[in-house]
Amino acid sequence: MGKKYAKIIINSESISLDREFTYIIPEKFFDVIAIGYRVKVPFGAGNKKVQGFVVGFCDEIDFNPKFAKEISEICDDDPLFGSSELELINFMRKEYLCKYIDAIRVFLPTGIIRGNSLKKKSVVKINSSMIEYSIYFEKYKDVLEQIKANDGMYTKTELNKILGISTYKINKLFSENLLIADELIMDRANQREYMTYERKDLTLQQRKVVSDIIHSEEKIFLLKGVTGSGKTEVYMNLVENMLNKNKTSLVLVPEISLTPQMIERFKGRFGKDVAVFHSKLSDGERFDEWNRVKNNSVKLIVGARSAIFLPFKDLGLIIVDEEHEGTYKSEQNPKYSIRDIAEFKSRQCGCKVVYGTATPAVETYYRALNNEIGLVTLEQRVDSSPMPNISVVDMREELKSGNRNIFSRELYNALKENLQRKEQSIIFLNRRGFSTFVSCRSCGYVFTCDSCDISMTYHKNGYLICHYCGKTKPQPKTCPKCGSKYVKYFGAGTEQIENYIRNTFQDARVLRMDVDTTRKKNSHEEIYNKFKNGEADILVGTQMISKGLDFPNVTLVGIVAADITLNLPDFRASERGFQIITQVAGRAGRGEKEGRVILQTYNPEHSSIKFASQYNYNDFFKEEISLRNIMNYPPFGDLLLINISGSKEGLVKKYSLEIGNYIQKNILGTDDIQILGPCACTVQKIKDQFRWQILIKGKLNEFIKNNIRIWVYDIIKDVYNEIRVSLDVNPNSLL
Ligand SMILES: Nc1ncnc2c1ncn2[C@@H]1O[C@H](COP(=O)(O)OP(=O)(O)OP(=O)(O)O)[C@@H](O)[C@H]1O
Ligand SMILES: [Zn+2]
Repeated sequence: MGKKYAKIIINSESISLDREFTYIIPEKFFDVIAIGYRVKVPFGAGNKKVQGFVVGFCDEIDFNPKFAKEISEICDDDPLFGSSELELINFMRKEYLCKYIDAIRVFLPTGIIRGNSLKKKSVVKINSSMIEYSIYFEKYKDVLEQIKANDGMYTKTELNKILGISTYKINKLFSENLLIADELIMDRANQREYMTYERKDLTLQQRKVVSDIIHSEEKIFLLKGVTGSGKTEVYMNLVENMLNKNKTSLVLVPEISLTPQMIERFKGRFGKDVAVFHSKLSDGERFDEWNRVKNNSVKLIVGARSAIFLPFKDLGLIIVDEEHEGTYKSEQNPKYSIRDIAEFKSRQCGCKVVYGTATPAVETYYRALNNEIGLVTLEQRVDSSPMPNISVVDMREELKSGNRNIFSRELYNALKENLQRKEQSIIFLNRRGFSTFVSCRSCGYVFTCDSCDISMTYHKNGYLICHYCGKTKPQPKTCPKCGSKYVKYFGAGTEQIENYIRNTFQDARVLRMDVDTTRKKNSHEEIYNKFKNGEADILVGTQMISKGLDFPNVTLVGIVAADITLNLPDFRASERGFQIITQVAGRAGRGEKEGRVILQTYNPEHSSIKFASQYNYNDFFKEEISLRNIMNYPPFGDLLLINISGSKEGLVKKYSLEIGNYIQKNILGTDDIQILGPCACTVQKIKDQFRWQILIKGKLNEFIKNNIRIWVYDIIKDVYNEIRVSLDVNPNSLL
């Protein structure tokens, strides 16, 4: 006799349904049912059929069996996840305080709930067993040979259209049993061809790194390699090693559309057998890639964050490229961090994990120094070519000597020289649009978004745009507060830089890459290809151009205002600043010719700028880690950010205070935990939602975290429609 009852998680957003429900397994499902099946069950008083997922079994129930209901239907041929995924689901629930269903959903190919399925076509095949016996063989020989040459490739219609065979003949041959139909599964995902990416002979350093990773007992590694040190080639060798052992590799990149080079290289080396997985795929394409992985028909997957939840078979290696990037932390439930998940998988299946970067996250490097994870390094660029020299320009001095331009004289001259030498330049500014804010010079009024607590940015098309919600307002002629005509635009954005360059260097061919120029599906790649093919001299852009680009002819990088990231009220601001400067600077001098970097700042003494301009990660790290220690920030203390939001400001405040007080009272006695707030967030309003926060800092074990979650949801249970609460463990940003 099979199991009696199944434990089901209902596919619903509601927090009150976030628990297991027990259902009777009808006899007809005894042999089939397993963990991870999607089922339909009658639910509630009306017995409405709802979807759910099987997460366990039991032989007894703790309520009157009279009230037990039966599972009505099993939805798919196969389960959507297995018991090892279930372990990870439970890990995420505890670690990130998310709902059961949130953790389940990451494993489902989007679209399956909406009824997506494999795309198949019915193709025509020769029935070879019949041919010799048929009297029609001679008569239709020509046609049969034509079809045989394309056996199983075309549908009836295609045979007619492409090969010009009449429908009458095809049907005749079917009726004589000389032709038969077969189903062909189509792969909707990218079918494009890529240029071959040649193998390189590894340098000594690279060879050592590869061999250390393969032969060590250690499972988790930090590969710290300066920009241009050839980390990609190391990844490829590790992947090859796995392919030889018939094991699967996953290569994660921060954001797939921003890293065309990575896909180009992997496709160019390993061909069609690379699956690419990211959020821009259509539901159908995703479903196909999900299936290719599930059927073990691809052994190499390049993807963004969410690819880690694909149904791998025999996973041997996970590479996390640019591991320091913020995109590796999910901002939606479950708010997971890729490192936790990768390492969980490594414990589960023994796969190796490699974190590659020139600028490790402070937490990761700390773990490497404490021997919690292995450390391998590439200290030099390929061919030992020098790192580009970084010259720091103090913009205050520039202003004093009468230069009011966006570019310092040094950057201006360097750009001019580079244009004359026909070498390429990259100009980086971490801010899009034309001006960052618009304000009245008479009364100081700043134009802000009505829905968000944020100043609006002027764009050259004559509109002010809110970069949070996208709302626009026509360019103001007068100040709405005092009526003055003196409305002024402050702070440059990428659009203004582009404009400035076009006016100053009239022959220069300029491209701009930022959110505004890359809205269309392939626009990233188009800009990237144009610059790569030398169709432009200067590429202006935001952080989109800061990572992964490898163009040998780029010899100058200009960083227009290094301070933007540094001044954010966030404990990671210095780290981010250091990383971004190092990454952008690393785009210069990657070919034969030496590169140089000009970094403009109003704050040259800032440690991020000082150390980044000397390529001194170690001293930067020392300073940062001691600050983190004093302040009890990660990796020393954990953070739990509780964000409370809603459209009624008073209500948001009231419940924030209530939650804050309750936690304060109940956590008393655990003195290594600190509660900051409640207070309004730095950005107080987004899309008409008022925002408050409470930050809890310290040693947060599973027990405390879970208690906090229970308290919070209990306090807001009566206002659940009006107040939204988000819990984020070790959040990326505190804004
Ligand atoms: N062994 C090698 N021999 C010759 N060229 C190599 C070798 N390894 C890598 N290269 C080349 O060196 C360049 C830099 O390599 P790659 O782009 O992998 O650097 P990276 O370490 O990923 O840098 P970044 O962190 O800046 O992205 C590439 O053009 C690559 O083709
Ligand atoms: Zn807005």
